[in-house]
Amino acid sequence: MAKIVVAVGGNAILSKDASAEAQMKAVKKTAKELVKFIKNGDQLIITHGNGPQVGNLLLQQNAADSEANPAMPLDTCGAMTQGSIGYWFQNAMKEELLDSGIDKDVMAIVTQTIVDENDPAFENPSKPIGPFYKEADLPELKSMHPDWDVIEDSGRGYRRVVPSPKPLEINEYAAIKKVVDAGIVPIVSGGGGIPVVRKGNRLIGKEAVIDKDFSASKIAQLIDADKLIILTSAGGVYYNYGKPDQVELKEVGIDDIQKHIDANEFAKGSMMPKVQAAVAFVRNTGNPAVIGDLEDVQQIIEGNEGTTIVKHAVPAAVK
Ligand SMILES: Nc1ncnc2c1ncn2[C@@H]1O[C@H](COP(=O)(O)OP(=O)(O)O)[C@@H](O)[C@H]1O
Ligand SMILES: NC(=O)OP(=O)(O)O
Repeated sequence: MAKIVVAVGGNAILSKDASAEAQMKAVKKTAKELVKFIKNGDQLIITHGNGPQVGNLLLQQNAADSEANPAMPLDTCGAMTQGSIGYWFQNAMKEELLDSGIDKDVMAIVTQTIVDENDPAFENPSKPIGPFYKEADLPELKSMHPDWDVIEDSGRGYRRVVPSPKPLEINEYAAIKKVVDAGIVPIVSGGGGIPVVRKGNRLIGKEAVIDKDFSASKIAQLIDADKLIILTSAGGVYYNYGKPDQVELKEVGIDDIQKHIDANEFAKGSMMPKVQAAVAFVRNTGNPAVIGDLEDVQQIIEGNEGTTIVKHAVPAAVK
């Protein structure tokens, strides 16, 4: 039985329709895929993104902001999306397991991620959240939200970016380990975990959104996972992505892909954190990581889809 941490992107849950109904439907579709790992005999630890959802929630908060009903800060919005997406996953996974005749408990765990309050990321917002905007919308956006930082996101439009410090520790990891050992399927570190700094016995929330790929890598290392799988809306990792000579990788060694990371070839805020998180997991554990499409789970289980990142050198690191 392999212990597998699977990370699902927020953009894979919310595409065009941001209604709860549409996102629940997407989560249900994802759950159908994820249950395939359990049917395969694997032990699953699920984590998910929240970029689109937390950005939308923040917009709702700000739209309703008043003295009597103040907008919640970003760390609390992160916790709220852990709750909502965790609720959707918990029910969808349980339902799929029952439909498959598998009696297993599923449990979403509110997870806090310890960060360094001096992390330079607090001064350099890089994490895209919320909806995509068109270039033509930018002047109006600037006048409505003069304090926002906005970037172009992988050719898909423009998005607000917020600070994204690196995870140092997963506060609840020892409890998560017990839950995994008890055979329960946990949903952990949603949205990368709620960013907090430690002050003695207190944890204090910070206004940021942690990249779930980095916290997935961290939790996978802490619980001795055999594999880290990052599921997104791309078939795999491409070199020269979006260019005429783009090439999708089937299997690649960490030293090869590290050269492309060092040359800043991957898009910041989308593919870069995924490959960095995968490489960190592989480097520190010797176990493989896979980046692949949410719709290809069966083929990923069979080793026929996605990009597998391994510790050893791979002679021809292309498909
Ligand atoms: N080198 C690359 N290889 C594959 N996809 C890439 C690459 N660079 C950018 N992308 C884009 O990154 C997207 C995945 O990132 P994103 O949507 O931010 O992830 P998430 O699913 O975690 O929300 C892909 O759908 C693709 O559009
Ligand atoms: N928090 C986070 O990494 O979210 P996405 O996967 O939606 O970007």
